[in-house]
Amino acid sequence: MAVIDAVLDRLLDGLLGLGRLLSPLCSLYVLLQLSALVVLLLLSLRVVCLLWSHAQFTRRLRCFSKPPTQNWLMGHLGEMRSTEEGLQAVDQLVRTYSHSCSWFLGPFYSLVRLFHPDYIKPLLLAPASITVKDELFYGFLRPWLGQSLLLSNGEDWSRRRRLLTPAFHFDILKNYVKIFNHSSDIMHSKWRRLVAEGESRQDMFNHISLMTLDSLLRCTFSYNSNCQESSSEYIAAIFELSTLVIERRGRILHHWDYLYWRSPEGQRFKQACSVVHGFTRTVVQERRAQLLHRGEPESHTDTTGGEEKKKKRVADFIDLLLLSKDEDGHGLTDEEIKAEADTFMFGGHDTTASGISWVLYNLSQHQDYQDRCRAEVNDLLQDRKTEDLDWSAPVCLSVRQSVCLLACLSLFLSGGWVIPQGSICLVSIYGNHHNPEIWPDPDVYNPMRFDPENSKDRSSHAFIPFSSGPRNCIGQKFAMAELRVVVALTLRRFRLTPGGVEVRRLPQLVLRAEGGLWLTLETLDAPQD
Ligand code: HEM
Repeated sequence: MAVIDAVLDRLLDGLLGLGRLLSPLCSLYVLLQLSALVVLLLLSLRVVCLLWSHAQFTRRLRCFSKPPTQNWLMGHLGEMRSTEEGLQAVDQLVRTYSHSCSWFLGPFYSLVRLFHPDYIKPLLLAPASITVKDELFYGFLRPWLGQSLLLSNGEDWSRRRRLLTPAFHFDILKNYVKIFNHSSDIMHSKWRRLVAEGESRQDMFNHISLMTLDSLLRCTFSYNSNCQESSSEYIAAIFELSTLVIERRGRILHHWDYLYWRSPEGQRFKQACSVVHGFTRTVVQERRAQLLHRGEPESHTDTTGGEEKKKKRVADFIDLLLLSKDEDGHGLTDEEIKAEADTFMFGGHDTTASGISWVLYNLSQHQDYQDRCRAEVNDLLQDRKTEDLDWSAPVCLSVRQSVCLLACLSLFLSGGWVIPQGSICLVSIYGNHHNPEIWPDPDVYNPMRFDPENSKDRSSHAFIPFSSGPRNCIGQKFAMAELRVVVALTLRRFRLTPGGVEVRRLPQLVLRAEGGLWLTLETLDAPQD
């Protein structure tokens, strides 16, 4: 022992001697080592905490079935594909699990996927303060749409919703039906010309997206862009933004803002945003100035009784938002109105275009239903002087794929199942609409499923293309009115047959078709009434 002590003493002496020699350098070195150690410790602690909370969370999600994963680390990452095969995989998932399942994206990120109305209903009907929009799903839209109705939460959302709701009242929407007729007329004139030139095979998505943008621009800004006939910088920017948002979702490295804003795609996004924002800001500011100058915007054109009584500009969404006031008499700022108008343009054109395109596609596949619908439309328009449809005049769609919400409190489902607080819930609208437990033979096109007689035993949440509950689609009535006008006028004027191209569905923010949705058009003579 004495020998060991002596050796240690010598060693220490030596080290201290060396330490004295190198003391300034050494203390820096020790400091660096210590800091590295602390960082390492903190990191390890963070990883342990993450693992612990993940383990807790996973345990609480155990009541939801977990589909098999390829490996424990990646979980189900990469298995949600935006392709026809991806949709078929959802069909399989719904057939196997029927209500819901858990879904793991890598080791730390999990979701609850819901496919059944009994599970979806409590979530969508929960107060908006309990379920908030998930940032991962919606965050990429923020630089474009700002803090608008679609992306806000809590008190901010409920104030906006109260201020915006009157703008979607039936009495207001009635005035837009003329615009829907007009935009359809422009599209149909173009189709007639194309058919006469021998180009009867057309991509419905392309034409109908332009038409819905055209009508939305008129309803929102009273702006006649002529976009159905010639290209416009604003329209090109809207299309660019819609595509870039989808691309970003699919590229994991681009989820990181730092990399995205330095990438060519991020630069294109910025450029398109500045075009869209510039346009909206100018309209809002000009209209605000007009309002201050001339007072309230002109009242609506009264079309009751079929005849126009006043030839005045129809109040558009911007007018209505400029005039809206909350209970304290406060209105929306220019920036807030800009955000809402951009959101209408985003939320209103692709969705409605997708709905109309798929209705026409299904009717082209089922000539018997197409003939029946056409006969109904012709009956309705019989004795009218004009072909235009009005509000009193006048189908199945699932154009949005999903709604993604974050549970701020635990939510109790039937059968004692609990969605734990903090869970991200993906309400699969597609899965719900293809659930064989609710819809026998879900792939068979049968519009008679919606006959009131056949619907009476079905859950109120079996069909929710516009979502439901406090955060349902504010534009539902607007969209349905436009859809009815466009489909009815199209069937009256054209026969649609399949375009001879295999259709592969492309699930993006809305349901599309790879390479477009091609149909063959045949111009019909006006029916002899
Ligand atoms: C067929 C056409 C449409 C479909 C299928 C549709 C579907 C939906 C769905 C499923 C939601 C809920 C989204 C979520 O919770 O994340 C939603 C919300 C919304 N939609 Fe639509 N939509 C359509 C047309 C429109 C139109 C025409 C407008 C406006 C002019 C519009 C504006 C909005 C807005 C602002 C929200 C957010 C509402 C809120 O959070 O309070 N939508 N829509």
